[in-house]
Amino acid sequence: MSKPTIIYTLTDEAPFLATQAFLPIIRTFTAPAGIDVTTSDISVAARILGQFPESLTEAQRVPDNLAELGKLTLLPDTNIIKLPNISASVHQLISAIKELQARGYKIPDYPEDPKTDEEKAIRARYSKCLGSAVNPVLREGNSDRRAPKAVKEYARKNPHSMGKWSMASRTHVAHMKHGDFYHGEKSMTLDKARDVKMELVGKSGKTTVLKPKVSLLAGEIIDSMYMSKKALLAFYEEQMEDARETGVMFSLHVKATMMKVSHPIVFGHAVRVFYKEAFEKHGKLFDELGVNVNNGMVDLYTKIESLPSTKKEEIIRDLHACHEHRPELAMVDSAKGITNLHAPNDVIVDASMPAMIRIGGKMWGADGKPKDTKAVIPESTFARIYQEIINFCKTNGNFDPVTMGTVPNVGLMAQQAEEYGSHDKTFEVTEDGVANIVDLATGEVLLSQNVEAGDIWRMCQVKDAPIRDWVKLAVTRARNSGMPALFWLDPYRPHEAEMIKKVQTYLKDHDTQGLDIQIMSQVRAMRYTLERVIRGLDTISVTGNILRDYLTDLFPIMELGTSAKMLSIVPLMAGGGMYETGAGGSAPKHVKQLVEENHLRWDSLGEFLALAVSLEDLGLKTKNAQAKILAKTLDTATGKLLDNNKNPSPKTGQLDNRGSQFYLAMYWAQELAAQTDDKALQAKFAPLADALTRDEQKIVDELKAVQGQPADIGGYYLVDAEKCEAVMRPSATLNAALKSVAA
Ligand SMILES: NC(=O)C1=CN([C@@H]2O[C@H](COP(=O)(O)OP(=O)(O)OC[C@H]3O[C@@H](n4cnc5c(N)ncnc54)[C@H](OP(=O)(O)O)[C@@H]3O)[C@@H](O)[C@H]2O)C=CC1
Ligand SMILES: O=C(O)CCC(=O)C(=O)O
Ligand SMILES: [Mg+2]
Repeated sequence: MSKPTIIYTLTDEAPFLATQAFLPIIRTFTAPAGIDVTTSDISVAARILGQFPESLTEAQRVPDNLAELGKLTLLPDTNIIKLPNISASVHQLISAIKELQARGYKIPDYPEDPKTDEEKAIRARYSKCLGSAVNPVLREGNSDRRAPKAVKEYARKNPHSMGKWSMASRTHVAHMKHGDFYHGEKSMTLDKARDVKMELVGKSGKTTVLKPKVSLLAGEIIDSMYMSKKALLAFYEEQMEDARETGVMFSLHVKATMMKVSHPIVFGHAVRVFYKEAFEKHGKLFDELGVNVNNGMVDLYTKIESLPSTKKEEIIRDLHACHEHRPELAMVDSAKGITNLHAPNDVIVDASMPAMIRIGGKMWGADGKPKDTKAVIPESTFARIYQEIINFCKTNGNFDPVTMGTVPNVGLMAQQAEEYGSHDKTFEVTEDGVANIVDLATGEVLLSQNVEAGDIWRMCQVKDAPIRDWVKLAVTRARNSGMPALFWLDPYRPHEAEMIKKVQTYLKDHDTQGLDIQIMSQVRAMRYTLERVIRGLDTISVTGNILRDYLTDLFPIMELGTSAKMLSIVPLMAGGGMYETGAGGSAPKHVKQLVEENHLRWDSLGEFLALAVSLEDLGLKTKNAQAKILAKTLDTATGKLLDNNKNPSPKTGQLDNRGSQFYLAMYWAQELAAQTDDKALQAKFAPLADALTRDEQKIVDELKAVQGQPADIGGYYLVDAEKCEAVMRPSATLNAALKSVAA
């Protein structure tokens, strides 16, 4: 049998930096138990390089690690710790390409407007690195995200700040009432396995095959839905005018990363409506320049750089003039004048709405002041839950982290479930007509929609096996936690009506006696859950893929101040385990602070929690008793870290990520030295415990001494390994102590 192995992913930005300090600690502890910790580089830089082996020298080549890792998720012994990674926008991708080129990697430019076959092929390869390209490949299981008891207790004892909600708040959610995906959705459960195609029968009589073949399994649910361009534009116009008249800010919240085809289009329309007059006047020139505001205003500003300065200034004047009869825009960075319409990935709905709700329903205005906002989430399907929680906060005031209950989530996610797996089946309709999903063998039209040019049409799918697995996971979690489990499913939505039938059937496969399991439509489920939350009662939310994403930021941000402290397990359907770290992203702002002030505020608690469950699973599966002891002692050490408040501080000069990791190592070593179940581990770690305890102050001082001045990590997307190691491991005393264990 091969050596027990944990695969640790190398990703981007703050989590990648934290890994540089944490991996040497992990290996120090796991090596004596015979556990290998290997790495898999799935950063956006590595994924780009992996696409172009022929452009690179032998030494520069990077294997397609993501594809390899994807295959491993299908094996029963796989154990992966997955850190958050960048889901890149076009602009991030272009920056990464430029950085790699400047570092001597001769990869091609990104063809923004591909014409030749060669350019189209390059673009297709780059597209594999765009948006949420990693998570859907690795998520071969459903999602179990929760706040561990120790973390919840820590938050109760050390409540984070919460902004005040007032009845007078004018913040609200605006969503479409018709013409959106929710409105005309059609759904069916497949009676048998079928191969289907997606086609558009145009009014002109021309039939275009948009997707030649999708192989569907028996029992799979498929949906066909579209968003009307006309309705969307009218909605934006109406909402912008309403925000202007009533004097609230306008903010747009989408998920252009995971909805990487539809949401950039939805975003682009908002930009064009907002700056309508400027687009009317300069539209032709913008087309000539290849301006594509689906990538945000940043694209326009970048492309007009090439114009003579008088023309450029005229355009900028005309853009500014548009603001005069439009509402104030919420800002991403008011100091730099970066608005909500600057880039589609700057404001990502799962994190942006909770951040707004946490601070009392405010976003930042151009003057740097918090203000009420109209939060525009065009698609109504899930937007309504946010209005419900806003109503609740207006009525009941802000949540109290000291007393509020907890809301863990069991999320349907496996095998690219539902909307989040739909981007390869999403199309911008080119001509009025009928959009059909057709059985390839029989020619039978399974689902049909009348669409118009510019509409966004998509097909979503969810396989039967993941649904069964999700129901089972919900029952298991309800049983193990003793909490009620609530399926958030809306019987009026065709897709969810199909889901309800399956849930009701598969629940019968399990012993549910004594469990409280209910099915409720989303808005009622939100209300029901919140009524319990403020009474200190816990409720598991069992949801589809989008609500999994939304709720696993929303509730943790209210309860814990951040979703970084969540335990996030993906029991892989093939038997292995993937342990995601936290439920949030890669915190780009944190890199900026490190580079400017050598302080990394990233909290690695998610990594600590993930490592403990990963070790526990490994211990059980490989019958490695030492792995189990490592898991148990790590959990206790993490609890101690929380009790003693050794989390990273956001403020430069105070304990940061590196200091927090040092404390984890010290407590872990102390726990191993104190246990008596395994004498060999005890003997191995007692000297480390002694050394770290003795030198605690010295190490903390060494870690603090480097702060307050810039740090050079040699790159952004591709950091310099040596420079990064020097920055992330600045304590010679700690490094020597860790090294002595291996000696
Ligand atoms: N699993 C994954 O791979 C995920 C990847 N992403 C990707 O991450 C990037 C950034 O996304 P964004 O929506 O800004 O969300 P983030 O979660 O990265 O950032 C939102 C804020 O949350 C706080 N935060 C998040 N994680 C931590 C942590 N470990 N420690 C301390 N604070 C934390 C930070 O607040 P503050 O700065 O105030 O401390 C941060 O600014 C995008 O490229 C996105 O696609 C997003 C979600 C999941
Ligand atoms: O893959 C991504 O882009 C983000 C994933 C995410 O936000 C989540 O799973 O919570
Ligand atoms: Mg999320």
